[in-house]
Amino acid sequence: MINGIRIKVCGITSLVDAEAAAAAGADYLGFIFYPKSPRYVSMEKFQELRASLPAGPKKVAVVVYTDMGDLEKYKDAGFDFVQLHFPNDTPFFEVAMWTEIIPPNQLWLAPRVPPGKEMDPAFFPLADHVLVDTYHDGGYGGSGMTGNWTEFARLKERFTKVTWVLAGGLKPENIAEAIKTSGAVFVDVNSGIEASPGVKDHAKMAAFFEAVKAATG
Ligand SMILES: O=C(O)c1ccccc1N[C@@H]1O[C@H](COP(=O)(O)O)[C@@H](O)[C@H]1O
Repeated sequence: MINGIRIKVCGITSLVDAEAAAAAGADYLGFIFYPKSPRYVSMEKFQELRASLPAGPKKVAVVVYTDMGDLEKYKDAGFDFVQLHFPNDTPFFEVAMWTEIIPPNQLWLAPRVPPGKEMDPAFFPLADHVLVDTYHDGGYGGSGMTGNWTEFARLKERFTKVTWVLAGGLKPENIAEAIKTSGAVFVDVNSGIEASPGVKDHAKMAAFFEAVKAATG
């Protein structure tokens, strides 16, 4: 945690990146189990990494609705949290069913909300964390596109029981403005600190953490 800001570094695919993120001060490491992602890690790959991963940061499994598989396997694999990306119009009962496997205190909901629509507040009691990512036509996340930081601030002010996580296009150059405009105290960085998809740029990573420090110190 840096000056009250919690940071998740997402899209970890290697030990060297996990160690660099932990050394920089990451509170959470995200592993993406979506086969269409350039940051995809298989469960076998994660199991290979697992024993050597730095102990400090919490581990988050990032899963997409279309490829949820057996949710229980993420619990069994030792993840602290599961971040679920899903369409905003998913029926309530379906999301409620997921909580029978992953309880609300371990579940991060990441509804995919198209332009002109609002995030459905009916989901909020089902998870302690809600991640606000930028909508894009092509997929579920990792677009590098920034979202509506003012709308994030509005949600955070209105629904105070939720722990709000800001994601989408965050990078060293915009994180100060993002925190100021959104009021976020929990941010998720992914493609904005990469050398290439799935490979972190350690200088950009350090610059991101420095920028958070400078913006909040
Ligand atoms: O990064 C991906 O490829 C990805 C694929 C499917 C679901 C989520 C994914 N990433 C998540 O997207 C956000 C924002 O990423 P970015 O900063 O815009 O690159 C991040 O939370 C990742 O968890």
